[in-house]
Amino acid sequence: MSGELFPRSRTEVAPGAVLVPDWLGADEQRDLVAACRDWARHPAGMRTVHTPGGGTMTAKQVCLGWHWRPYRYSRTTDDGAPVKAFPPELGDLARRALAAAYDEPPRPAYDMALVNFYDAEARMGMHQDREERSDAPVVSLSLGDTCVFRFGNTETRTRPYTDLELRSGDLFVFGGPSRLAFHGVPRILPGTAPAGLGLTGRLNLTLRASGLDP
Ligand SMILES: O=C(O)CCC(=O)C(=O)O
Ligand SMILES: [Fe+2]
Repeated sequence: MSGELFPRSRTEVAPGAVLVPDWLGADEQRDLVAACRDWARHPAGMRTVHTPGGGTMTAKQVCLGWHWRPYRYSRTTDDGAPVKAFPPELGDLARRALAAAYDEPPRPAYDMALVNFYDAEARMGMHQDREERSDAPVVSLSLGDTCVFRFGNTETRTRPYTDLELRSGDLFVFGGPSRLAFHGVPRILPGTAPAGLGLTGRLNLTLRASGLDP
């Protein structure tokens, strides 16, 4: 980003957890936002997620490939509609992302994505991504408003953790020893989305290998 005091560069936040700033160009970001708008449409569109304990998640979510409900995956959404297909372009994007983050050959097929939408007040508590049956890295792409992203450790929800900013176009990948690290989104910085993207709020896509039988 212009006007930056120190240019942001690829950073290994923890072993196996890598931030690649500004990985998506403006056109790719716009295309992904347009795709998210399509995926958000009903049936099997964007919804509010309720937790078994009676809680409500503040980020809204739509799933592709496998439908996540706390705390398992299924092929049908909460209202019984089949989950939307995982587009092959997102599989290609995951492979490119892994090549950008790590110097290692591509991993097994990525077959699902979770798309989360955050308005100015939304957040996500510290959690592990542990419903997958694969240890392939989670590939995270951010669009729109910047957020504070908290990346912790594999043992507890609490310190030690690192707070970093995820901005529109940033890639964050966590695998290897960091695959099961607790992480969350303590806050969104409203009004920080790039002008011209046409998005108020923040979208996050995580691309994952479910490890589940098709
Ligand atoms: O929004 C983010 O950056 C994180 C999302 C996340 O942790 C998840 O979908 O499991
Ligand atoms: Fe997560």
